[in-house]
Parts: sequence; C-alpha cells; structure tokens
Amino acid sequence: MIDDDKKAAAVAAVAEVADGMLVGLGTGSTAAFAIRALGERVAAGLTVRAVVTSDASGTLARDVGIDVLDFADIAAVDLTIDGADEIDARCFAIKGAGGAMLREKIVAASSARMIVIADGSKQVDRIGAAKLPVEVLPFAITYVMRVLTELGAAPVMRDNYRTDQGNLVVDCHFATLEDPRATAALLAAIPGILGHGLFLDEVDAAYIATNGVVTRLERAGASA
Ligand SMILES: O=C[C@H](O)[C@H](O)[C@H](O)COP(=O)(O)O
Repeated sequence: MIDDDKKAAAVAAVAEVADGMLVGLGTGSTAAFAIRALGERVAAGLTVRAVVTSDASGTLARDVGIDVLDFADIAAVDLTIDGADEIDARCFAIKGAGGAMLREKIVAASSARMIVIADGSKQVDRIGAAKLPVEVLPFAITYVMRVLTELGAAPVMRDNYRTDQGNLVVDCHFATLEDPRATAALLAAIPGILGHGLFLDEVDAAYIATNGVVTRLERAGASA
C-alpha cells in the first residue's frame, strides 16, 4: 500500500532527528506521516522544537505534541523533512501539489539538511512530468499568465484556491524540462511570481519506499 510506503519513508527520515534539534516540518500526506512519527518520538521523550511549512502541518504538529515555533523568528533550521511530487537521482525535486512550495523552499533553504520522503511512485529518472506549481501575487495574475503562456508553460490557474499567504497558484507544464536551472531562472525573473516548486539545490537526501523497502538517495557531496 502506498500509505505504508509513505509511512516507512517518513519513519526512516524521522530516525535522523536528534535530541535538541530544530526541525522543519513539510506539508502533504507524506509529511503528515513524518509529523505523526516525530510526535511519537516526542511522546517517548525526545526534545525538539519545530517550524512548519503550512497552517495544516502546524495544526497537526501541535495536535501530536510538538513544540511549534514561529518561523519569522528563526534564522536556521537543523533538519527539514518534506514530501515531493517528483524526485530524481540528482535529488532534484518538483514540489507544491499542495500549494505549500513557497514556505517549503524558504524553510528548506534555511536548513542545514533537507530530506525528501516519498513512496516509489514519486521516483523518476528526470523530473519534468509533474505539473510545476508557481505562486503568484494576485495583483500580477493576468500579466504572469500572459508571460507563462508566451514561455510555453501551458499555465492553468487553480480554481478557488489561495495559499496560506493568500496568493494564487498556477500549474505549469513545460514541454521539456531538460534544463531545470534555466527554467528556474526564467521563473525567478518574472515580476509577480513569488516562488515555484523546482527544488534544485535544497534536497540533500531522500528516503523512498517501494513495497515496504526503503532506499536512501544522497546528493553527491551532501553530508549525512
Ligand atoms: O505543497 C505540497 C508539498 O510540496 C508536498 O510535499 C508535495 O505535494 C507532496 O505531497 P504528498 O506527500 O501529499 O504527495
């Protein structure tokens, strides 16, 4: 079952959490397994503090007894655990199906180490098939849609959806993502785009579970 694999990957990643750490908690169904697993370790005596990447993850984390801090007060996180929509052998990921990619990227960037957790369906040779979510300031939406269309991104705005920050999300599908760094640079250069789901430098490692077997990917040069 996919849920069993999500849980197995989550439990493997949560085993990396050490006493006293400040932990970044991701968003989504797989991250929720990690939050619950961390809650169990806290109940068993582990002392950690956490920051969260969405209101939903904050609610869950508090519910399971994790001490949640306001990220606005935090400069550096020890370890972040988060899900992904696609992850490849380079530890490049696409994230944001749940709309949390802006906060997720900020928390990941602040983290000494970031681990992606996923079931095997998320593992790909090369990222690019998943929709690439882009967070857009509502003021800029019509202009941004025009530019994304001109770039061949086939943008589709999510209906009746706002992020936790009150912004819009546009799902893009580029015909090719052969050069993800070039695509990331293009998106970053468009005024009105506040963030996107390409994670090219943030992910240090991934735990991926398939049929109950957890494998670990480590980015070349990343420290465990
Ligand atoms: O915005 C959502 C996040 O990037 C999620 O971590 C990602 O979409 C994976 O979610 P799930 O574990 O539910 O597939």
